[in-house]
Parts: sequence; structure tokens; C-alpha cells
Amino acid sequence: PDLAADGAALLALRAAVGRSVLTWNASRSPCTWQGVECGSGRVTALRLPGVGLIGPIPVAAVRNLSALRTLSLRYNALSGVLPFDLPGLPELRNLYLQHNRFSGNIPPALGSVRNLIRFNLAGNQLSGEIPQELNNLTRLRTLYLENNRLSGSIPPLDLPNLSQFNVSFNPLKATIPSRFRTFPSSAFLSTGLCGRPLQPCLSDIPPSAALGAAGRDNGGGAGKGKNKLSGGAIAGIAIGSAAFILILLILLILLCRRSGKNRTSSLEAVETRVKQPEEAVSASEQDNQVGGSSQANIRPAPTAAIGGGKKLVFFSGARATFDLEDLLRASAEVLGKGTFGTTYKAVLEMGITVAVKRLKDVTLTEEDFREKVEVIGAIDHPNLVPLRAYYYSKDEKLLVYDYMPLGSLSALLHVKEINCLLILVVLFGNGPESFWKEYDVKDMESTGYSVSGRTPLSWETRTGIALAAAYGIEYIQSTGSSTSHGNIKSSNVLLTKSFEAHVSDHGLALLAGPSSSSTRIVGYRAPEVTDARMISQKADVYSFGVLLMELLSGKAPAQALNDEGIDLPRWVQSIVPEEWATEVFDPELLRYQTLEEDMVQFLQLAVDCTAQHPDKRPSMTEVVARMKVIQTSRLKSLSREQHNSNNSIEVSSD
Ligand SMILES: Nc1ncnc2c1ncn2[C@@H]1O[C@H](COP(=O)(O)OP(=O)(O)OP(=O)(O)O)[C@@H](O)[C@H]1O
Repeated sequence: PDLAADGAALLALRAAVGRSVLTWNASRSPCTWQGVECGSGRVTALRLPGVGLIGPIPVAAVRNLSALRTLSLRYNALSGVLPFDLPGLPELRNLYLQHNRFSGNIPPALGSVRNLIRFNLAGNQLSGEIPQELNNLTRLRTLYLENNRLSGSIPPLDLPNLSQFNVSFNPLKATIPSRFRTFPSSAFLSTGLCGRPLQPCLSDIPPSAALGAAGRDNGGGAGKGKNKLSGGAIAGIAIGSAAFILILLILLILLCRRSGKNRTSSLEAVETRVKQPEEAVSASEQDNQVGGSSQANIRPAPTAAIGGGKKLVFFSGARATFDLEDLLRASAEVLGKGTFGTTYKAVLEMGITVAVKRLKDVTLTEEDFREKVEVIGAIDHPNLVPLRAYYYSKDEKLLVYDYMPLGSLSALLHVKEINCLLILVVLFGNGPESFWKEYDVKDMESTGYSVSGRTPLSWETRTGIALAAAYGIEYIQSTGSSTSHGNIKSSNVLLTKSFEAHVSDHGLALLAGPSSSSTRIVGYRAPEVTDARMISQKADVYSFGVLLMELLSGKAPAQALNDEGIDLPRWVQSIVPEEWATEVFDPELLRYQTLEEDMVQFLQLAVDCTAQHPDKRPSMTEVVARMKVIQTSRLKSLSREQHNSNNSIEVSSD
């Protein structure tokens, strides 16, 4: 076999599954074709994730690619049986076939691909048993088989290097073999398996022993009634299960009701703290609180809203449409606890919704506090969350912001929210297995459920968010040569209903007490920032680079810190750019094949932003400029394509 034979095999593959999507030029070397990589004059890798391949793969096409080390055809619509009925891929290390429509058995012949290290067949329709022959794959480190229809038991494979394993959502049965007991329970979700790490098996007596016992009871007869439970046992199990489900239901209802209750009572604590100490404050002190001279020096005199003796100080652009009493009467809900305190959503009686941040650990004097808040309030830009008002007393410091209805980018990208209704459907519908199997994720999402809990974000939305956040940060930095945000992360990028991004929490580092610095920006903090209070513009650039990586990969930086302590930037840098498309980008982005070049450029920018040395990082202005160049060149090529297609329509209509 040689390169020409590899080329012929690839063309056979294209003819079978990719005729309309692969534009390989047969007159050029296969090594120049999309997704093909060569080494020593042979095809060594074929990576075509999410390109729209469809149909069954001819066995011969794969078998002839005998120098292949990586085959990645994930996220396509490939069907039929797995094309590996004969040994023929001795070099294969990585086999990624997840999220296709392959059916039939896992071919035992795969056991002869002895160099296999990564093997992923998740999200197909494979049935039958997991073949015992996989035991020959002694180098195997990853075996992902979740979301198939595999039955039987897990064979007692002895794979010394296996560190990633999952068989969830398969109708497998019986006890988990001892080799697999060290994997977490998430590796065996929604199966019929039992034993560690799952619940103990109903009976400690293995089925064979039970059979033997039944046989003995029957005097070794024909085996009638063998392995059957008595009527009493069945009734016991039925009553037990019903009671369990009932308890679960009651717990669920209590949980849902409790979370509803929290929503309306959260600002009560604030009210108590605001009212009590205020009563003790002297009249002169109170006068000082209503737009004192220190405020007037910094910006035009703020409007003071006075209600029941309590004052909210509004910034000049904002009308004092409500007062503190209104705020305290509002129904409130905790949005989250952050470094600087707790944030509430407050819906005022007149219909206005605001976000109220209740600051903790403020050690500044009143004068310093007011002065600094006035500076923060004066920073006004369309991509920053507007600070509308504040409240200061000895015991309570509140900041009132515009409420951003879509919440944070972090929640959109990562939060897996399980809707109470969804749990009920799973529990009382047709049962978990049929639920996951029979409902297509897309169908679920179109009915308003989010199965994974993630809102799919398009490429345009992601780049729009990135650019808007960059504008916001650039503006903050433009207000002073050493001014920086100091806490750039995805939970501080908030979104309006139309996905417009606003950076929040700007300037709060100025108000923060020393205790707030320790936990801040884990995963986003630049290496030179040893004390989080020592913020800088180049450290913001680093954090923004991590945020970009998060947007492109869908991975949360704090969670990306794996056992070896590798954070998101180092993980991205450990992967060569040629592999970014398959290894780094969020699978949700794989459908934008034509945009791969743009994605690579954005990721390269993120890599530059996260350079170890601050001087090597671009400035925020350069970051904005580079992002605009990528977007503009994309728009230009789009309009060129449009122009060409219009011309060709005209020509063909001639
Ligand atoms: N103006 C707002 N509109 C809507 N949601 C908000 C607003 N401000 C904050 N939130 C939400 O409240 C949550 C808590 O915010 P908060 O700023 O208190 O903490 P954080 O951003 O998680 O951490 P840190 O304090 O370190 O920035 C955020 O995740 C965000 O979803």
C-alpha cells in the first residue's frame, strides 16, 4: 500500500458518505485534502468531525488505510455497522466515532487493533454485548460507550491503563466487575448495573448461586420456577419502590416550594440592618449622607431619593424613580454570592427590576467609600452594567444596578439546571431509560426544556459577546493609565434579552476589603498576580484571554484545572493548532465548518492574551482591533461569496 492506495480508499469513503460535503481535489495529493494528514508518505490521520457525513462506511475504505493513527469522524450522521470486521489498522491509536448513528454490535475484531489508546463510540445505537476481545487492547486509556443500547454485563476486562471509562445510559445488567469499581458512579448512570460505586446488588448471592439453590430446592428437577422471586418478595419490592418514589416526590415538592419561598424574603435581612442602626444615627450624620460636598466635587450633585428617612443616592443620569422603602418592600431573590457580597434581584412594586449588591467587608471610611463609588458610577459605557444608585450606612452598603435578564455568560455556558418538571417527567414518565432514548434532544429543546441545561450559543453570539466585553474592558482602561477591572470572568459578563454583553463589577476592587481577594478569579488570574489586589491592565488582558478560551471551548476555567493542575491556557497551549478543531473547540461549534479559520484566529488571539509574560500580551486596544479585523474579513468574504453566487445566478439565467 502507498499514498495512491490511501487516496483511492479515501475517495471510496467520500463516494459513500461525503460526496456532497467533501471538496477533495482528486488531481492533487491526498495530503492536501481537508481533514487529511500524512506522515512518511502515507495517510496517518483523518479528521472530519461534524462535517455532515451521512450513510454507511464501506469496510474496504477503512481497511486499506493501514497507516492510519487517528480516525475522527465524530458528530456526523454515519450509520450501519462499524466498518471494522477484519483486522487491518495496526497503527490506529485514536478512534473517535461518537455521536453518529452506528448500529449493530461492537465488532470483536476491534480487539486486534492493539495500539488503540482512545476509543469513543458514545451516542450511537450500538447493541449486543461489550466484546470480551477488548481485553487485548492493553494500551487503552479511554473507553467511552455511553448512550448506546449495549446489553449484557460488563466483561471482566483487565485494562491496566484505562483511566477514562463510561457506559452510562445502556441497558447493561449485573454486578460491576472489580476492575471498574474505582470509576465514579457517573460512569454507570441509568444502567441496570449494581455494586460499587452504585448501590449494592439486591442480593449478594450471584445469579448462578441462586440458580443452584433453586435447583437444589427442586431436587435438581427440570428447573421450573428457577431464579423466580416469590409473590411476597415481589409485593415487598413493589411496596418499597412505591414508598421510595413517594418520598422522592414529597422531597421534590418541598424543594421546589422552598426555592420559591427564598425568592420573596431575601431582602428582609437587609431591611432589619438598614432600619435599626439608622435610627441611632444623629441628624448631622444623616445630613452628611444626602449628597454631601464630597460627591459634588466629583460629579454633578446626585439626586437623593428620600423615603421614610432613608436615602438612596442616585447618579446624575438616573432619575430617582424609587426610594429605599420601595427597594426594601420589593420581592427579592438571591442571584448569587460573590467575592464582594450577595446580589439580589429586586422587583419593585411599580414594576422596575433592579439588581442590588449588598457589599460585605467594606473597611473604607464613609468619605472614601462615597468618593470611590462616585468614580465608579461616573464610568458609563454601553458595554458596562450601569450603576444607578447606592446606599451607605454604617452597617449596610448597597449598590443598585440595572438588572440583566439573561444573567451571566458563565451560567449560559456551564450551568446545568435541572428543572423540577423535568425531574417529574423522568420519574413518572416512561422511566429514565426510555426517556433519554426516545426523546431527541432537539425535540426537548424545542418544547422549552434544556436537556443539558445549556443554552446553545451560536458563533455570532459568542463573537458578539467577546467583542462587547472587550469594548467594555477597553473603556474601563481608557479612564486612567493604570485603571483596570481586576475581576474579568464569565460570571461578570451579563447579558440582556438580546444577548448584548455588559461587563459588571467594574471598580469593585477599589471598594473590596482584604478578605475578598483570596478567592477571586480562580482560573482567570494572570501568573504575575500573586495578590489579587495588585491588579493591572495586562492582568485584565490575561483574564480576557481565558474568557475567550472559555467561549471557544465551552470549558469552565475553574473546572479546567485538572488533577495535574493544568489550567485552561496551558491545556490549550499543550495542543498543536492543527488539533484545535477536533480537541479544543466546543462541539456545538463544529457545525460551523466554514468558520474554522475565524475560530482558529480567535483562539490564537486568546493564546497571545494569556502569554506568561505581561509584556508579551497585546493591549486591550490591540485585542479589540484584532477581533474587528477577523470579523471584517469574514464579512468581506461573505459579501464576496454573495456577489459571486448572484453573478453565477445571472450567468446561468442567461
Ligand atoms: N446586574 C445584574 N443583573 C442580573 N444578574 C446579576 C447582576 N449582577 C449580578 N448578577 C448575578 O448574580 C450572581 C452573583 O453576582 P456577584 O457579582 O455577586 O458574584 P460573582 O460575579 O459570581 O463573583 P464576584 O463577586 O467575584 O464578581 C452572578 O453570577 C450573576 O449571574
